[in-house]
Amino acid sequence: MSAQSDHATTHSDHATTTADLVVVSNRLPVDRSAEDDDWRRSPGGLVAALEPVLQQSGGAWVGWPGQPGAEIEPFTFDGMALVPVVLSEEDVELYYEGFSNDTIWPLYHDVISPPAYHREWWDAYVRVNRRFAEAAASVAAEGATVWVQDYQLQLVPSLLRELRPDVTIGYFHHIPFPAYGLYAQLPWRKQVLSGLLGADVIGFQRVADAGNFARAVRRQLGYETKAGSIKVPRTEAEGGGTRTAIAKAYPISIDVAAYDELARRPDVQARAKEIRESLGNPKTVLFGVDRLDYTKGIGHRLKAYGELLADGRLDVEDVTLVQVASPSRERVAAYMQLRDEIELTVGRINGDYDTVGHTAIRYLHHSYPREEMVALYLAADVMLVTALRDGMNLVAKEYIASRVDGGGVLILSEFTGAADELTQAVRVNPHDIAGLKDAITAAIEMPEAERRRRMRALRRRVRDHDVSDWSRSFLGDLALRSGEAATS
Ligand SMILES: O=P(O)(O)OC[C@H]1O[C@H](O[C@H]2O[C@H](CO)[C@@H](O)[C@H](O)[C@H]2O)[C@H](O)[C@@H](O)[C@@H]1O
Ligand SMILES: O=c1ccn([C@@H]2O[C@H](COP(=O)(O)OP(=O)(O)O)[C@@H](O)[C@H]2O)c(=O)[nH]1
Repeated sequence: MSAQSDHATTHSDHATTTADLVVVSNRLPVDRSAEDDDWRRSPGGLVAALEPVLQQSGGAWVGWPGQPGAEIEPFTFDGMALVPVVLSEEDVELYYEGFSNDTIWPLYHDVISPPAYHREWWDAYVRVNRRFAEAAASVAAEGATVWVQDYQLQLVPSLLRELRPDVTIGYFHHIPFPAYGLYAQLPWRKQVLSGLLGADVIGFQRVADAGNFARAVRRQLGYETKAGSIKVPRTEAEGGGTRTAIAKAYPISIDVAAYDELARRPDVQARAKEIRESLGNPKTVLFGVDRLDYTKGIGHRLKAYGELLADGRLDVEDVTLVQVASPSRERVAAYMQLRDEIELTVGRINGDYDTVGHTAIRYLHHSYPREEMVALYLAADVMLVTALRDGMNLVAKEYIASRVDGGGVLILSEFTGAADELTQAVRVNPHDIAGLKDAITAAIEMPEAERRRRMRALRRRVRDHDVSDWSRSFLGDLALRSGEAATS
């Protein structure tokens, strides 16, 4: 088993004392299995990105263990001190499913689904953010660095600053920050901006996200912003005057070496071969893997593929689409509806085009461990990332890192953060179904020399900017802020 094990390797009841580096995120990086009650590393981009950072630094991670009402003592897992925060059934419903995933998530993803605004959800968001801030305050050593993650915890930076003015606070926003015209809808727009501005460094995926944030700060709070530096008034308790907060892009990445290593393993390569055989060895395997989320453009992808089969431009004897749709936020109505829509579409396409020996779409509503993901990446001739809006999209980078054979074509939506970096991918606007169909056929027919040239350039880019560069660069800027604050 690799260092990135999916199963608990160490589990003890030792409570954390204090740590010099504290990560705070909605979820802890582990889930408890219903079968054997054991902790396992959970899937998801955030976990994949942060786990190596904490393992290397020996810090603490504050978060929700994923079970409503669970009161769990701090424990260690794979070299990380984990500090669980309790969320009741009601907190999960109002703070997580409600405000985080039915207000902020759709609003920040360009209102692909309409955001719902409920004062009761906001009250729960404030209450739960305070609880996370208190947990972080209790575990942070004197002068520690606290790194808050993502949109579920936008108030934690200012709440933590009130509790612990001695700590340096970073915040990283994993999802897009919307254009001002959309952000302005939020009834609590001033409070959220003030919450974020409690941080010394506020990181975003794209330059455009940092720009949208600075504009919202200027328009809503009237603070001076210049090239990513924001003058934030200090409270009287802080000694008055202003301090500087930095808002800047730090595109997140993946642990490239771990994917490279897995992709070279003979058992993983054998599994890739087995996957292709189990599909009837089609000439072309198309692959999509996403959380079952309306931001991922799964429906647009299926429409384009279904039309290509209907037009006779693709033949089910030659091509199979493998679509992994991993379960996500299953109690939120928009996600339930999406599942029904996607599964109806898949059923129709398969009903129309399957033959006894070949399937049009192999649809899998599961979540797979990393080894299987890499085998799937290796088995896929064309990777489809057609998100309508996505903070980064780590799947795109993982596909590239896994293609140690230099093969494969990446089709990438221009509405992902990854598109800013991965310029040698086949870029698509997923709303343009005709364009998407052309891109799919162009990818299938792409001459080998061009495929290899593009993949070489993509691999160079991903290798040169891996997750350790991301965390080093963010934490480096945070250390600079901490030094400046000490001398100001
Ligand atoms: O915790 P869940 O509600 O089950 O959702 C899983 C995570 O999804 C989101 O991922 C984002 O972060 C990725 C890494 O930076 C990025 O590549 C992707 O584009 C984003 O959508 C979410 O932001 C996390 O907080 C969730 O834990
Ligand atoms: O069955 C699955 C599906 C996805 N993932 C992982 O989940 C993450 C998805 O991250 P991404 O940034 O693409 O999107 P997010 O789900 O965070 O919005 C990637 O690391 C995938 O490898 C996984 O481990 N198993």
